[in-house]
Amino acid sequence: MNQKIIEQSLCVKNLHVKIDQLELAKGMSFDLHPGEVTVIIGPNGTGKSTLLKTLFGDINRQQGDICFGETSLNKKWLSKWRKHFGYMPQDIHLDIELSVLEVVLLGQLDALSLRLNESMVSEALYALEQIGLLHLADRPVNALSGGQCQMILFAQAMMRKPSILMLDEPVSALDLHFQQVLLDHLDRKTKENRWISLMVLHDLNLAAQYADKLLVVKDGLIVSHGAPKTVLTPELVKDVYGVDAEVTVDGQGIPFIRTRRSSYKQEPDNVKTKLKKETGVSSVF
Ligand SMILES: Nc1ncnc2c1ncn2[C@@H]1O[C@H](COP(=O)(O)OP(=O)(O)OP(=O)(O)O)[C@@H](O)[C@H]1O
Repeated sequence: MNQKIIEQSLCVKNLHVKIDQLELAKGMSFDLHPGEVTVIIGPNGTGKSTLLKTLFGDINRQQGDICFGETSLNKKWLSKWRKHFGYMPQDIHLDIELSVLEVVLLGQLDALSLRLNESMVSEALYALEQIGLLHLADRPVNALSGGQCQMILFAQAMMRKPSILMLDEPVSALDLHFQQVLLDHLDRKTKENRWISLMVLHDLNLAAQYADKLLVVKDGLIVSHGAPKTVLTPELVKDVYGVDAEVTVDGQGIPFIRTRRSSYKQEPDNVKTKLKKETGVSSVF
């Protein structure tokens, strides 16, 4: 008899988050589904990291429900809630005296607290091999470059085999090659394992390429939520970032955003001469 697997979504309803006097979520509601990569985009300081921290239970909400299937986020059962998650926060510095392999193994912390076995080590080594960093296994993490650290933390987050994987600007320190390795890997694993993947990116073209859904946030509100080709329009880019952009769609239906360089106006010579005469200095701007 075929057993039907019941898939659970992450559901956020009427979320309100306030830090000091800043209202970073003003009644946000959205659902995230298994097998989909959702990318959060939005201006600096608008509350993208705060949203991830709130979903993880690091920041308290004022109001609203956060549920994963039948379970809801509740401070009393925080460690149980967090077992569903793999979470890679922004800008983590690995200033600890552990090897790369040990840091990746920490992704299986719950299991490790029982016992470390050979299959866990093999799995961690395999994870490193898959992202092309097996040669770093014995290196101390505090001697790695920023980009290498980012890749190792990604491997660690995946080792948790999470139902929900959250990555905060995971490619900010990565070169073109490793951006592709990480994002391809994330996409494939999300689909194979039916994870709910949620990440913050600033690069709209990477977001357009890798997101099944975009979640656009600004001023504590969800401005738009849907497939990149419906969400990413010149109007949205202007509204959210105040930037003029051309948006074209390629043969695969993936939008491509091209911003225009702001026009640079040089001061006319007579203004420069007048300024020098009056102040004795040349304009440096
Ligand atoms: N613990 C805190 N105490 C005080 N203010 C905070 C705290 N955490 C975040 N903030 C403020 O909340 C706002 C949103 O921060 P957050 O890091 O969530 O934004 P973001 O959208 O992720 O920004 P960026 O794109 O620049 O990384 C910022 O103004 C930040 O200074």
